[in-house]
Amino acid sequence: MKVAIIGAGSLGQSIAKGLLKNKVVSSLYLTKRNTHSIKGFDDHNEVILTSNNEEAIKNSDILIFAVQPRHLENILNTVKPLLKENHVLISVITGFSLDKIEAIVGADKYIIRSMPNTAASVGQSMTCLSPNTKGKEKVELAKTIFNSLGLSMVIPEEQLQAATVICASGIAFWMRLIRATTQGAIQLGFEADVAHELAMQTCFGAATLLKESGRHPEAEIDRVTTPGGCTIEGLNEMEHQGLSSSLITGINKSFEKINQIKN
Ligand SMILES: NC(=O)C1=CN([C@@H]2O[C@H](COP(=O)(O)OP(=O)(O)OC[C@H]3O[C@@H](n4cnc5c(N)ncnc54)[C@H](O)[C@@H]3O)[C@@H](O)[C@H]2O)C=CC1
Ligand SMILES: O=C(O)[C@@H]1CCC=N1
Repeated sequence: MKVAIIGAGSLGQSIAKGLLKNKVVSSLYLTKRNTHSIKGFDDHNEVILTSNNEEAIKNSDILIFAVQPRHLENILNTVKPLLKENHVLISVITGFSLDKIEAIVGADKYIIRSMPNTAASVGQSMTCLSPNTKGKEKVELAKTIFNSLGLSMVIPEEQLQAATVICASGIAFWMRLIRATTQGAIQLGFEADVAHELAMQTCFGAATLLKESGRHPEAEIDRVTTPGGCTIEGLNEMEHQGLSSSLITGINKSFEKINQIKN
């Protein structure tokens, strides 16, 4: 696969790391206005760093656009004359609709909107994909790419904003939960690095339990909750303080905000 990542910033670099780790690309162009900060990537033989988007597009089949939303329209207009029939355009850009992309490059192009998260860099992204009508023919190819970076799921475009909150912003939400658990552990007397390790591995174990057992979270909660014991004491206090409610409210606020952001 000959891939170009147009705009190798935070997310673009996460995707690049995952693709390189899994050796799924024969060539990987990474573009950025100033490539100095991504110099380390050219240790890989298959990587070409450039600030020339045209060069990257001419030499690649799969184009992953990962710039900030305000830059996409201009870039698409500039590179449009270079787009060939077989190019697959993947946009990871928040809120930039398939209609809008089609209006610039044409509905006859393979276009897939994708919402990965930064865990792509460690092969654990949850990526949601929505193709345009033509792009449906290439959705399996997109799944191959994003399954190499974690898990992928095809969803209707109308749900992509919600998926952004749950999966992309979700990384930040889970980080804060892990951090808060760490702070609790420090208060109980653990050194900060030990507390962090305990919190991380317990979080990883909880998610793995659900994935491998297929059981409901409440079933797993019941398994650790001794009647009259310390788990239910802590859990009930967390709920009195609004744990579930604050998460749900936060997710809804995040969703309101994403729907207000205009590109
Ligand atoms: N950070 C995240 O977890 C997620 C971000 N997104 C979306 O991905 C997109 C990128 O986000 P980030 O990586 O966080 O942004 P970023 O600002 O870190 O990266 C964008 C990169 O594009 C480069 N760039 C700007 N103009 C360019 C041009 N003309 N040609 C080539 N490169 C150019 C910039 O130098 C920058 O390195 C955004 O649209 C965001 O909404 C989506 C999901 C998750
Ligand atoms: O915070 C944001 O608006 C973007 C979209 C999802 C992750 N980062």
